[in-house]
Amino acid sequence: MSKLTDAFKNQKAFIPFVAANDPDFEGTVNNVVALAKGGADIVELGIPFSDPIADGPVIQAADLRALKADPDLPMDTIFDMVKEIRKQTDVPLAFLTYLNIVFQYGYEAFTARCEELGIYGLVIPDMPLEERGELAPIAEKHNVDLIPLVTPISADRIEKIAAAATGFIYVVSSLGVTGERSEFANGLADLVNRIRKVTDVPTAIGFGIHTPEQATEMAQIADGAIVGSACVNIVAEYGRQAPAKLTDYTKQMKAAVNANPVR
Ligand SMILES: O=P(O)(O)OC[C@@H](O)[C@@H](O)c1c[nH]c2ccccc12
Repeated sequence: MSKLTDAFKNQKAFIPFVAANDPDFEGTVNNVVALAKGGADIVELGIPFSDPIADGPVIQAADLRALKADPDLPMDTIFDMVKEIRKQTDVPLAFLTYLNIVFQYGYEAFTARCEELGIYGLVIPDMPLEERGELAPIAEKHNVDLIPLVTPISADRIEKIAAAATGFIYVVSSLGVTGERSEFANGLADLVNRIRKVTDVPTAIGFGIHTPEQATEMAQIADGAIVGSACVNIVAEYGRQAPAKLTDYTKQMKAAVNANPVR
């Protein structure tokens, strides 16, 4: 079974996100290891990209810091970071990346490297369902799940997207860009229920979640919660001291996704 699907077994999953090379090579390794130490079930590692979609200001700033530190930032350097991470933890990893990065490296070479390093999934926000066709069989051969994003406006295509999914399904909490929020779209529970009618693949909600209360609420609706901007803010604010803070925050959020809601 998929290692990513496995991470949801008998519990709700907490999935933090940080950007690779923010603040630098060693900082990335330390931050990911710190998230794992706090109990992250999967860590989503963002590949900085000059032309991202859906990134809010916090994630954009992280990408800028990462690319300022290393303007070329070759994909092989990021794979090397993962190699270092793997000396310290076997936490399941997924990349948040863009189709052109994978295409440039070569679908076969990229997914083979992922398999070798324990990158079990790819979230590719600019890959439409129609274009999965070429990458999907290659990724599958290397046991790399292509994690689809379902948004409140993909409603009419949900069954199709969900039926093709492996690993988990990324449910976008609300329209717009990434970043902390206080309100989520109506109808998230209906969205998740429609997914559950066609697949057993777990769902995780992301976009806007930052407090433990929100994590508890979202994990009541879906099978897990994804948190990016709040983690990236910790990295930006605490620099070298970020790892300890990330571990604490992850412990808190991991407990929150598995807590019973207070009403
Ligand atoms: O930052 P937030 O609101 O916690 O949301 C997670 C998000 O940042 C992360 O999954 C992500 C980073 N870049 C993206 C681009 C598209 C979709 C999702 C993402």
